[in-house]
Amino acid sequence: MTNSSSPTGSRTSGAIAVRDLRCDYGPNTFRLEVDGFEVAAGERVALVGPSGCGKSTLVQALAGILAPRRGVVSVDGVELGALDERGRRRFRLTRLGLVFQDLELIDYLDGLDNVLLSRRLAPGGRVSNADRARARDLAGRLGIEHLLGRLPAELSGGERQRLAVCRALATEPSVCLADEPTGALDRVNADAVVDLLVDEVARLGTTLVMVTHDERVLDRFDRVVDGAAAFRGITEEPVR
Ligand SMILES: Nc1ncnc2c1ncn2[C@@H]1O[C@H](COP(=O)(O)OP(=O)(O)OP(=O)(O)O)[C@@H](O)[C@H]1O
Repeated sequence: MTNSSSPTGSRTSGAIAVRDLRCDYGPNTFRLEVDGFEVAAGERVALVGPSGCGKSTLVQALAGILAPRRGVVSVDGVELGALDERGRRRFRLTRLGLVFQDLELIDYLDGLDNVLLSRRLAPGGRVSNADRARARDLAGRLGIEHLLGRLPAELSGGERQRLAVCRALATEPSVCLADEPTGALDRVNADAVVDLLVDEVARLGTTLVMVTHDERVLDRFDRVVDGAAAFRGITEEPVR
């Protein structure tokens, strides 16, 4: 399967377009302002910038998890503001591959079931032998295939991070959003993760936005966007 077809059979674009975005975490908190941010279908973008500038906040908005106060967020041809919570959840499960900093692995599922989670939770969610084989193949490429029978609590931080990367790619998503997917990894494993992400998105035509502080990997991307220049992050201290 490539990203040219959605679960409903219509073509999907993989493109990302953000216009006039304003989002925050509540009154007197950090506010992110993005006048425009575009990623072409199949493009690989590294999102860099100083800690706290709003990279993760933007990724949360692109995933439809943080609802904007204002503006348009269109991902894979879908305007997220037009979907209700259920629709956004379905959209995430069927079209997106996500790696968040807090990984969000399910503690009572073993590694294999965590990798297959999006497939299982998606509408009609059946896991095929081909899905299992793909999950094992991805895990093998990150050196964790032998750990798929373990619970997340029985894995190291780096092993859990690699598991989360496998999960993001398991459904062959149209768009992959990866927030510091190599943050807990040594150089060799970090390179393996970037190799896997870049190879898989190239093969599938998947759009990739990856937040990273690792300058060594930037030449693997089509474009590097510096959040400090591309958008404004404003912290409003509460009045005491
Ligand atoms: N849930 C939250 N509630 C309130 N403020 C938050 C929340 N999450 C993040 N922030 C604040 O929003 C700002 C931007 O955070 P964000 O995580 O987007 O930055 P970042 O560029 O990804 O940083 P890093 O490189 O350190 O991961 C920070 O000042 C942070 O403290």
